Amino acid sequence: MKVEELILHKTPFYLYDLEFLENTLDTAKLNAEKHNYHIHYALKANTNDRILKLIQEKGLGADCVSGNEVLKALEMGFSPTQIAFAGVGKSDEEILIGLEHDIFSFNCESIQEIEVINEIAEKQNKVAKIALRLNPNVDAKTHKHITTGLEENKFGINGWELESLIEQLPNFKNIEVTGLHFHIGSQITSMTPFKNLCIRVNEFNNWFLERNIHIQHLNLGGGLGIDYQNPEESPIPDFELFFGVFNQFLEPRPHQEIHFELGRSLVGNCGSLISKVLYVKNGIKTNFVILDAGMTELIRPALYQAYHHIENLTSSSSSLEFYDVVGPICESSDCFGKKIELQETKRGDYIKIHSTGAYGEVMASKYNLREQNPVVYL
Ligand SMILES: Cc1ncc(COP(=O)(O)O)c(C=O)c1O
Ligand SMILES: N[C@@H](CCCC[NH3+])C(=O)O
Repeated sequence: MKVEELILHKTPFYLYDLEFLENTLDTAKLNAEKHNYHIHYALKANTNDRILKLIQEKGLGADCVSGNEVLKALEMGFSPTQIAFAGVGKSDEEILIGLEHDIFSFNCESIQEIEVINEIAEKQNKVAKIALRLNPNVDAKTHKHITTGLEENKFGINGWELESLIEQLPNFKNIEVTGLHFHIGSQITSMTPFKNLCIRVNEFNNWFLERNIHIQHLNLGGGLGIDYQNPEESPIPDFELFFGVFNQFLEPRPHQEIHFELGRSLVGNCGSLISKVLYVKNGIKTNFVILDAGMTELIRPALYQAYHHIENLTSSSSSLEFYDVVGPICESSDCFGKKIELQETKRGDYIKIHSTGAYGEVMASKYNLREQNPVVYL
């Protein structure tokens, strides 16, 4: 879409490039299929209907973290046999939803949760298929707020709890353990944490096999990062390298299926946030570009000090200036970036904030009674 067409739309809006998404999905699928790997899309990254529909049509499974996400996946046509349901705090109502639809797997994060699922399944006369989410204590080397696989994190069952869990398993008549599940964190750009994860998974897998517990699938989670710095140079993550690491270091048994739950790497770079400059305000040390989009449309910079590439789409100036790019919300942390180099910017210019396809629109809030923003598709 040309800039002249873009500026016909009311700002701020989320812009999705569905053709680019399709290319990304094809690349991911092609490289996963080389090794017979299955991909579940992590709905939490983006639940836009057209995005979900495209992903479902490509034959990916769904990874959900709430009853509503399970219902959404079903509504969009994902088969229950392709739906995994994770999360540390599943409510009884949410567990019922999963049971009613006979989903592929509840990814269980504690023995307490397994007890409750067993109880509810018994009342429903069902056997729930579960994967044990194990905390591998592997450092994902990412932002501390999106690290999930360390013992200090709330996620998963720790290695030292396993012996007692296994002893109790025979009491749970309405549970069938079908898989082991791992997820060490998000926006991981080095392959070393994934290699370390494989080593831990092999140890856990052997541990279960030695005890004659038959594990049908290993779910390695998601976490592959995208290039936020240069979204236009390397928009599609290196799926070949990523799956290659697992192919090289993971030692599954021949019958074991390998699953992944990718979110950001699939949808992150298909979206951007388009906003208009309301004011350019001169400060003592810095000049502020004040946008009509704020942390209510994209919270990642405020929440994780995340970097998103910012571009002025309409300035024709040849001079470059440094600005703090901020939003209109009553919070000092409502800032998209400090000392951002942009073409000289004025009121009315259109600004593109790149790579907002994952954890952008889904994390929007109504704070300050902000309106819900429209979506435009390329
Ligand atoms: C259990 C689980 N699976 C999958 C994902 C998707 O992660 P990502 O978007 O980093 O691929 C997450 C989010 O971090 C998660 O918590
Ligand atoms: N919302 C986070 C990722 C969370 C991943 C879910 N465990 C982000 O924007 O980076």
